[in-house]
Amino acid sequence: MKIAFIAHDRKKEEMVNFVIAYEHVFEGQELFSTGTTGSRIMENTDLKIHRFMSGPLGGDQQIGALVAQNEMDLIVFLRDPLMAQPHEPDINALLRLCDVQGIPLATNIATAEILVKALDRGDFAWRELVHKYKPTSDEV
Ligand SMILES: O=C(CO)COP(=O)(O)O
Repeated sequence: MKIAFIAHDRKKEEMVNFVIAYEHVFEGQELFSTGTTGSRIMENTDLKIHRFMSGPLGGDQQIGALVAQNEMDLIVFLRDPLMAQPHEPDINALLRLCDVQGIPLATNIATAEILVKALDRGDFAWRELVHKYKPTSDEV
């Protein structure tokens, strides 16, 4: 599964603790993140993560490009609902594309816990069918 981690600054510690707690589930998956979030996770775990740009520099949009192609299987995006972000339009665009494609998205730790447990149980097998029967770009 392709999984992306994104956390705003005041949520980064929560994200790191979450990934540490479920490192055994994330091992062997294809992991992606925005720049600083990925650095923080890799400093604290043995996971290898493909890091995109930092969020304010376009990282959300880079992940959004994979979402638009229905490539991403799960996104954990711990947003800070109490702090305005300079790149709010990029964030909204990413969230919107998740809804366009119907991609599982957790924006708080409670949902993230439920989704990672579902992933561990094998509840994400339907995503393999999505990849198998994905229409080519000229069929869309
Ligand atoms: O701003 C972000 C998401 O909108 C996160 O970016 P960083 O992981 O680079 O801090």
